[in-house]
Amino acid sequence: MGNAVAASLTDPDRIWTEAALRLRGEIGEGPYSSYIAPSAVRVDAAGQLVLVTPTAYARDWVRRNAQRRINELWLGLDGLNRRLDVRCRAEVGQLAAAPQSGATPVATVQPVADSARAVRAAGLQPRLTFDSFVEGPGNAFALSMARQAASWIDGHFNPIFFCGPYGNGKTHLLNAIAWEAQRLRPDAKVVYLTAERFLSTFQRALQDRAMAAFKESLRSADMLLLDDVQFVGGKAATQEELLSTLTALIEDGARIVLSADRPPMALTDVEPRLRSHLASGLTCPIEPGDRTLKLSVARQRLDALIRLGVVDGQPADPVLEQLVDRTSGSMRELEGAVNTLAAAAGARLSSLSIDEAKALLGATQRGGPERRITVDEIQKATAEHFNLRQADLLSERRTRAIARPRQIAMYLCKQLTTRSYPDIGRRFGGRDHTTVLHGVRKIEELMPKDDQIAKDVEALIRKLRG
Ligand SMILES: Nc1ncnc2c1ncn2[C@@H]1O[C@H](COP(=O)(O)OP(=O)(O)OP(=O)(O)O)[C@@H](O)[C@H]1O
Repeated sequence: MGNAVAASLTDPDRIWTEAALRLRGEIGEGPYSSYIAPSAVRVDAAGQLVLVTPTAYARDWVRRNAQRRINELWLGLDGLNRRLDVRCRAEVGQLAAAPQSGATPVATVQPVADSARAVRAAGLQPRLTFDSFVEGPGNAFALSMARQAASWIDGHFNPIFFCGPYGNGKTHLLNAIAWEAQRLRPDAKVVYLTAERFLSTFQRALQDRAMAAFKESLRSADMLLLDDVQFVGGKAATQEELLSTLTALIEDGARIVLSADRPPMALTDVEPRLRSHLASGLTCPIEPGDRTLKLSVARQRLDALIRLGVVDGQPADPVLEQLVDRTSGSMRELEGAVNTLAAAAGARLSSLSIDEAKALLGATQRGGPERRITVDEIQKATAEHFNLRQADLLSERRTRAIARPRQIAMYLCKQLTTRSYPDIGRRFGGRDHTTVLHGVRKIEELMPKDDQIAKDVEALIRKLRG
């Protein structure tokens, strides 16, 4: 482990990344992903560094079980010997991201005093930039539209809506747009927030009678980026507020960028007027990464860890390939596996054999990676949902009562697994990949128009994800 490198660190974000990685190896995957991974280092109004946990429960857990060790790790790494407090999100409200040493990507990531600026910087992660986003066939269109949005050029679509299954780069792209847009126009007010934060801030503002300030903080934005819009589903007052915010901003010529786990018209819990507003610009799908993209993302993550001195170099190709092949789920799970291996192998990573890597991952992944949803499960669940037999979905029969559920099942396979079109075709009675493509497109086209299909798809996704 490169302690000499590590000891000279001054950027709180990097120190935390490294401390958290080491902690992960020590406390195990379960506590790490519940309490450590969702926590972040922020700076409060007095300039004090604070580890902000998502909940009071997580704060208490960290204080009881990990604070001493965190302090040890922190002090071992922080070249400036700063103290790190632990508080929960509710105690600190919205704090700015911790200031970086060296060059700061945008003006807003500085210690902040005024609340409007705090709103802007809250939640943005310095590492999520265009530079660190790896392009692949499934995200190339989204990436090019994201670059356009960030460039402020006139005449682009408004709003731009990024959609795709969880963990495949939506938040990354929204962060990248925010950083770049702010870099290009430092005076512009670029506001990034998640829909959950929108919801909770809105609800707090209602209680506090701080509504006017909240509205003002959003409505004076030149660019508003709202992540994970699906979370406003079912909340009528919040949706009403969001609709009027978006309308006001668009009328003022502000840019709107949104993301959700599905296309706008498939957000069936969202009130139709808001839904059609969300869909009125451009929708950019992001597809799950293929193997090549996953390998590049893994290599890139390792490069970052090499720069931090956490590992000594890249592992051999076959080691990384087997890690990618063994890790199901999204890029998020992949990054988790890379971090786990890096923390466990440390300075031995570059000389690790496949078997050693397997053993290290096996031991540290005892909590179990995310369950992989299989084509078979999708077929069974879909058949059951529509009162059919699985064999009907694989058969040649083309009656509507069978063909539509078959197309839904194909669509779900594309959404919930990383299988290619030809692969899915093979598993549906040896159909050609163009038939699968047609089926998937058909469902995408029908979902916005046909509430019943959207509901069926949603119910099946919920059931399959458990
Ligand atoms: N193309 C990519 N290049 C580099 N990193 C990526 C890419 N796609 C995803 N990642 C990384 O994978 C992780 C998960 O991505 P992200 O948080 O952006 O997913 P998401 O689609 O917003 O998920 P959710 O729907 O749960 O919010 C992040 O750490 C992100 O940096």
